[in-house]
Amino acid sequence: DIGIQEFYHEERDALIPFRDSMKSSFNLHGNWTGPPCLNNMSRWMGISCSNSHVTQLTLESINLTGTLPVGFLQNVTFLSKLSFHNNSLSGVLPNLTNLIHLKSVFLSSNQFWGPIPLDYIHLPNLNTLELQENKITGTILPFDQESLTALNLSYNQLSGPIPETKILKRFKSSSFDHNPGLCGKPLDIPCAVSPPPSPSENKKKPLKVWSVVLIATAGAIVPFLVIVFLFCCYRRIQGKKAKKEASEYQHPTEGVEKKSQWSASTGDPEKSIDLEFFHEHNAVFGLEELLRSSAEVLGKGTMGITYKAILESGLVVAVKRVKEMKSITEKEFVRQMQLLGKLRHDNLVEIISFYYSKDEKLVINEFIQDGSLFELLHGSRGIGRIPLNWTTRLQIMKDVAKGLTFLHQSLSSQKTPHGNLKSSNVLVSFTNGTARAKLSDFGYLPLLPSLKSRFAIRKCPEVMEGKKPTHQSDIYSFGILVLEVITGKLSEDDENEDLSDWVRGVVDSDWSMDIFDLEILVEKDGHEDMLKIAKLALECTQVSPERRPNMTQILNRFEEINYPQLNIEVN
Ligand SMILES: Nc1ncnc2c1ncn2[C@@H]1O[C@H](COP(=O)(O)OP(=O)(O)OP(=O)(O)O)[C@@H](O)[C@H]1O
Repeated sequence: DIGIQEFYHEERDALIPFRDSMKSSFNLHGNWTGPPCLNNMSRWMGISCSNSHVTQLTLESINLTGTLPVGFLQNVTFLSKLSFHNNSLSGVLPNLTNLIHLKSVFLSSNQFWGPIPLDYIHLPNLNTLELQENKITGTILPFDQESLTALNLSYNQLSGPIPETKILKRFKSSSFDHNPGLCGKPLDIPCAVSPPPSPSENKKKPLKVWSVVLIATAGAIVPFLVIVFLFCCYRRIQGKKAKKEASEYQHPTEGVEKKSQWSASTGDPEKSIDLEFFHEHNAVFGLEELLRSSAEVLGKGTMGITYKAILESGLVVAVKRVKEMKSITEKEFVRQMQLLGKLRHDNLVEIISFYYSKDEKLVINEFIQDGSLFELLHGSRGIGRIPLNWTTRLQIMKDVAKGLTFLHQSLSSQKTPHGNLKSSNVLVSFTNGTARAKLSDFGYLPLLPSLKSRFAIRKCPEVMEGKKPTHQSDIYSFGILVLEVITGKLSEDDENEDLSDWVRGVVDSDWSMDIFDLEILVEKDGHEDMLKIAKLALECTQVSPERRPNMTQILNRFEEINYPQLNIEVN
């Protein structure tokens, strides 16, 4: 007769945040009380137990809505079945690292987006994986678990070649159907290969061999490598160029003031045709070279897909392939890019170049090596994670404040807010352990026909009411971003309780430290400053725009914080 104390607290603790962050047609909150298992008896709806451990979590067709808390299954060690089939869950797929008993995973018919997490190919006992009918992007991982006998990835947005592993060869085309970008066997869609170099381009030969080796290796090891994108671009732009030339081609930047004379200095007039550079020192490649390079998908955003491209010279750039500006004229696009490309600040991602044609718009940005703040905060939570300490978080928030201040000062006349300030648009690099953060994706707002639903500024109260976004709306987004940094909680999902309401509720009552991310809470010396920053974030997220501080005031508040290592600056 097992006593009430003898259930596994860590399993309950893991499931409670899930219970509290979901909405559904079933009253999870009311039902999931007390321990989930007593003896082999389950006490919670949708849970099965064995030896007092939670072994199955099956919540199907109950209209579950929301994003899954990061790493919420990590301590449910004995889980063998997970099913959320036919709900409305959104966000990235759950991390299943270390769930070695897991046999069946049914996440089909939801709204999950983003790539298939890498840990899915390391589940040693997985026999059924159903992910069909979601919005999953990226490439298919090289699954090679002998145990895998049922796989369905159809009706998603997967792309690239299907890896030819022994295990994946078991499955018919119905496992992969209806993914527009997917190619290779068993589908009837052959994969494209890079165009061969012309005989006169002898010196490029070793690089092509090198890139083929790189692509082949990465195809096996790195699941997100895509080789087709730039080839498609190449074909499309080549085709278009030929057409244009035939009908007295007009240069895309004709009539617009040139920012640099790089074309003359490269001595290669071919290269000057398509790309416009803002700084001479960057003008070391041309469109054709860019299109020949290998590309890896970094992520799919609101306006298109961003790729990492490695040029023949070894230079790495981030290429944003903009999809959402179909109606924009060349003049409008070029004008805005020239405005944004001129902006230079330590805390802004540098726009290196851009390309415009009616069907294809590329923005080439400096590549930032250590990824986004979103990934640093929420990625790989659980075992093996390197904590993001308070000093680093402070440094990043301060950098964001500096970048935004500069942006607001530079674009004041146009009154163009950033518009999409959120953690995935804050990119971070580390030098000798010190972080430097830069803002990306700024200033696109005037180019979009309508405000996209995933734009950060959409959550700002006055914008929700239909008012025009302003600098003060960015300050609201900044406040939300700061709350995300200090709480470690996702701010992405509209369905969840508003992060600022939750923090306000807790903080107003007794300045409880409960809101802070456990990773920073251990640093007791920082508690006072953490509370000061929380208070600042709440001021930034005031409903009334006039009551929010401006960027200069915000920067001053950060300057007042004298945390010892914060004053180390890197160049
Ligand atoms: N310049 C860059 N250097 C390095 N990584 C980048 C760069 N730009 C974007 N990324 C990565 O690519 C991912 C996708 O970026 P993208 O801007 O396309 O979408 P997003 O930020 O997720 O959404 P949104 O389009 O709403 O801004 C980002 O999460 C980031 O990790």
